[in-house]
Amino acid sequence: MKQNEAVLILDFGGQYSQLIARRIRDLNVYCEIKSYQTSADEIASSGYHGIIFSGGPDTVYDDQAPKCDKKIFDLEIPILGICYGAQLMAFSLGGEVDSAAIREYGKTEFQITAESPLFQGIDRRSVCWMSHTVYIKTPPAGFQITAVSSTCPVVSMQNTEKKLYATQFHPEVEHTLHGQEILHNFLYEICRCTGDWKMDSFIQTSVEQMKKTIGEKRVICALSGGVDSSVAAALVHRAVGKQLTCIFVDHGLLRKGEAEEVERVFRSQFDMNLVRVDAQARFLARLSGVTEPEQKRKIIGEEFIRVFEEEAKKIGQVDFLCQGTIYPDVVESGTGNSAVIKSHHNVGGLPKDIGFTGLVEPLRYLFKDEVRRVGAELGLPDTLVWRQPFPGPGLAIRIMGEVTADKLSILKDADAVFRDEIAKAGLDRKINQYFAVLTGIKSVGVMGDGRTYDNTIALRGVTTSDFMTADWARIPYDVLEQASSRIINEVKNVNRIVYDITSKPPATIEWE
Ligand SMILES: Nc1ncnc2c1ncn2[C@@H]1O[C@H](COP(=O)(O)OP(=O)(O)OP(=O)(O)O)[C@@H](O)[C@H]1O
Ligand SMILES: O=c1[nH]c(=O)c2[nH+]cn([C@@H]3O[C@H](COP(=O)(O)O)[C@@H](O)[C@H]3O)c2[nH]1
Ligand SMILES: NC(=O)CC[C@H](N)C(=O)O
Ligand SMILES: [Mg+2]
Repeated sequence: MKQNEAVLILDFGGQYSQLIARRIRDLNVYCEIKSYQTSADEIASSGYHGIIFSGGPDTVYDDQAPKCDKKIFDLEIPILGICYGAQLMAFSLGGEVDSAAIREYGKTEFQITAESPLFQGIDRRSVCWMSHTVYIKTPPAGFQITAVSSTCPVVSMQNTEKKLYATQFHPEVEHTLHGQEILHNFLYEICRCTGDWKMDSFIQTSVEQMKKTIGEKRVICALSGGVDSSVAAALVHRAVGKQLTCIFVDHGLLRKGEAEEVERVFRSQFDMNLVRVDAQARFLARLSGVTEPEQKRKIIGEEFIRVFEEEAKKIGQVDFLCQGTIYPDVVESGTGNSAVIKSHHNVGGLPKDIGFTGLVEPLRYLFKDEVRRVGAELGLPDTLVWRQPFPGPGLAIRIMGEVTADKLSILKDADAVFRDEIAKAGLDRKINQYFAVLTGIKSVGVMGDGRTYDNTIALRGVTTSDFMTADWARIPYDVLEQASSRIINEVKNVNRIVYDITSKPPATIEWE
């Protein structure tokens, strides 16, 4: 018997399966994630209060698509199917599922059309986030449609008698306006949970675990100056103190002035060993001629590791490599059944042969906003805790096509102007990530009465707290105007600026 009430998340390879778990943790209910292959018998014997079917990349009516044990529907345990999970519920119980004429990605308005315990206390018209190409055309017999959108006839359906509920949208993502209330209703109104679980003190547990794992051995921490690795380093430092050395790699793909800034902040704020490695030439050499985004990421991932191995040798016997890997890095790189969206350099981009006995990744199951909370609790300065993220592969994935020194120089200058204007407008905390992209597109312009044929810079700004979904930031026109005119005037070889107005999904935050 479990000590706590528990909910099961059946994973069909969704991008947001861990996010569902995290939302449930936030609602004080214990939960477990298991493969979609888990049998009904195993589920029945585990005493779950409810089951959630995750989303997933597949199409339910394909032969290869993951299916659950059909007996699960007869266990009399409440089920909430989300997106793929909703489609699977409809398909398995005799409903009709088809490819949608109009697909929905990102923000979608929907309307609640019938009473449902799932929507208790929620406005009849609301906003949710969708990410689907398939839709439920007709619900199975015994089901009632409870919400619709202008293009989707079954945004939500239920069979209250059998305690089966489904939403085509994702209640777990932060941009679904009342998502957390919907999950709350499922847990508390439908599954009758009482909320008897609390997350242990994360800091204490992870420090104790690391003490055990690392023992007397030495560890290096890959430190970028970003939030994740700074929090990871602070945690490892708390566990093993001077056995830790931090390695900061200047791979030449950093933003303008970043290497100096990171070193300055780190040396003044932390009492830790820090080595700064100048690896600009070798990264650029390895990236020469490479244009394919995944290949760039893998090369960078591998080169990082080679640098860490070399630096470790200089220190002596080092057994562990610590990285500030967080959950979005893991899921986007493809885990279990989930699709590879992009190989984050520190997960999917890691080479197979690593010259360390083990990886230490204390933040591997946390989301960005949780990492920030841990950072604040550890007493890290606000400027660090709220620093906008910067990807490990750096500007290499913001230059479409081959990375060269010339292109890097253009992008660094343009990006510096944009950051400056955002800061001047006092928006640096309001927009969660903002940067410039060298698009690889050239276009015709006229400057000083002469024809130009030059580079297009795209500006991107997003609002999000967990970086799993994101909306494009409504930056005031005058700020965009100022940034645009300054970039054209101050940065050579740029004659056009565009602003990216896509949300995630369907786009990702970075361009590669
Ligand atoms: N320039 C670098 N030198 C050393 N390690 C790095 C560097 N860039 C990234 N890393 C390693 O890769 C991990 C993942 O990078 P990522 O950018 O996701 O995290 P971060 O830089 O720590 O935080 P943030 O997401 O806020 O930028 C880092 O936590 C760090 O361990
Ligand atoms: O350390 C990293 N290594 C990577 O390879 C990587 N790729 C994306 N990112 C950052 O992750 C967040 C989500 O990005 P995407 O929407 O582009 O996938 C955003 O904050 C991105 O900047 C990375 N961070
Ligand atoms: N997000 C999802 O679960 C997507 C489900 C399915 N693959 C679709 O495209 O409709
Ligand atoms: Mg970073």
